Amino acid sequence: MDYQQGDTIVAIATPPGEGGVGILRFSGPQAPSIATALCGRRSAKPLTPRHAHFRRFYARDGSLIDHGIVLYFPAPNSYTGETVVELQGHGSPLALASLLTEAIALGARAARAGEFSERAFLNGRLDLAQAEAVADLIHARSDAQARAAAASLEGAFSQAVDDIHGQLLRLLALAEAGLDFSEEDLGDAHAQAISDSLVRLDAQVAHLLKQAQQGARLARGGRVVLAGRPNVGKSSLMNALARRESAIVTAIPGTTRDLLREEIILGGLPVELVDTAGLREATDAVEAEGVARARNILHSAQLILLVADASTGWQSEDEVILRDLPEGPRRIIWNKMDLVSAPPATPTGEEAITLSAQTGAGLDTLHCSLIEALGVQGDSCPFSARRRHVEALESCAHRLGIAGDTLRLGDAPELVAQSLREAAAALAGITGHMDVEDILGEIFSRFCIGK
Ligand SMILES: Nc1nc2c(c(=O)[nH]1)N(C=O)[C@@H](CNc1ccc(C(=O)N[C@@H](CCC(=O)O)C(=O)O)cc1)CN2
Ligand SMILES: Nc1nc2c(ncn2[C@@H]2O[C@H](COP(=O)(O)OP(=O)(O)OP(=O)(O)O)[C@@H](O)[C@H]2O)c(=O)[nH]1
Repeated sequence: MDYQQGDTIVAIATPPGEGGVGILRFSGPQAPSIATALCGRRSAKPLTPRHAHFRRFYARDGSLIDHGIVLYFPAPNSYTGETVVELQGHGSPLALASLLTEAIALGARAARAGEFSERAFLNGRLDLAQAEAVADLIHARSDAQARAAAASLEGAFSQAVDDIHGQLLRLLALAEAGLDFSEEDLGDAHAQAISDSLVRLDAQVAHLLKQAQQGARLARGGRVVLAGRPNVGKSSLMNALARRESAIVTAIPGTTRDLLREEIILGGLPVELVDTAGLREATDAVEAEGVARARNILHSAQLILLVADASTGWQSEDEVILRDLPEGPRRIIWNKMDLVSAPPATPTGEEAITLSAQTGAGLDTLHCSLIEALGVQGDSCPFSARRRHVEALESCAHRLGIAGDTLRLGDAPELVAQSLREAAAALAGITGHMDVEDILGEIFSRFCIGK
């Protein structure tokens, strides 16, 4: 099923700014005529599909804008599934802006954000999970994130979903068939077959859910917040952690003055380290705002590191900070262990890690502990996912559970079918593959000819 939207969209496909090459991309039925018009009357030669053509690009007044390569992808063999044409000129923001203006004057419409990928989805070139993976690949901040997103874009996640979806539809057909025959006693063998399939599917969904949770954690990245009183060595610890991760120390711009942020890569997972220097008794309105922000960020942390000074031991200020921490995973970090021979007493019930930010001793242990606490080893994720996908899989698992319970009660076969239908719909939401027609097809394909 292939369709072209009525209008032809255009956008600068390369990032803003100066670069070697800049691309103006069209999608829609008018793409070849508009692009050919931009190439001037003299070279109105037709474009050969999937060939590189050297062309000059002109404004309507005949002035030369740039020259470059033109590519023509006739529908449906293109990224969007529509006719696509690209003008690949120089990476000059001004030349590209002129080309865009001319293209719009010639009848193209400026594309909305994501519209090329949206059209690719509507034309069945990408499913929803793949379209989401395009965005995740573009926004990846670690190699592991990028690799996982590329695998999802290639269909690794979608295939697993579709596979289970297909099995579910076959099971549904079986359950629906049972409804027709409920008078005759097709009975036990039939119920047993459904029950066996359900057990298998349960396990497969549980496995996929686990992988999707990992993939979603990887795609989201982590946030570790450092708390602690002044001078315990929070900045030193930030630097020590950041320096271990070779080039990936980037101060994230736009940071509020009171919070210090750095991004590090831990086991393939991008982790934002936040130093809450402001977590103290507020003396004025500005500091009060700083403390409020620190508290907010603490609430959004996957892990809080309460840094304490081993050379002074546990102080009442440490206790106040600990008491005020929100619920959630946390570790006490005994820093400056190089100054003492044994770790001081840790408050009961707290997990502590000992290290020296200055000498680097103990940082490996912290490293491992962080990866474990964040719950994902990025390099072992087979694909990227999102919270939306995780929720859909959870809903699917829940519906399968209900189907199993209902089956065991044995009194409402139509409710088993209903739960299976809902489980299938939840999966279909992940890929956007609509399930109604599939179910009909699956059911009717099993009918006798002539019925
Ligand atoms: N210049 C350029 N590079 C780009 C893109 C683009 O739009 N332009 N892409 C945009 O994001 C990505 C590539 N996406 C594409 C996806 C499908 C087809 C395509 O022509 N598909 C045909 C043929 C497939 C084949 O030969 O195997 C098809 O599916 O029928 C092209 C680009 C990344 N690189
Ligand atoms: N001996 C020793 N000194 C350390 C260690 N870590 C930090 N220091 C020293 O402790 C002092 C405070 O370190 P910072 O990293 O600035 O501490 P902070 O917690 O960020 O302090 P504020 O920015 O005031 O919140 C500095 O003089 C560091 O050199 C360590 O592991 N061993």
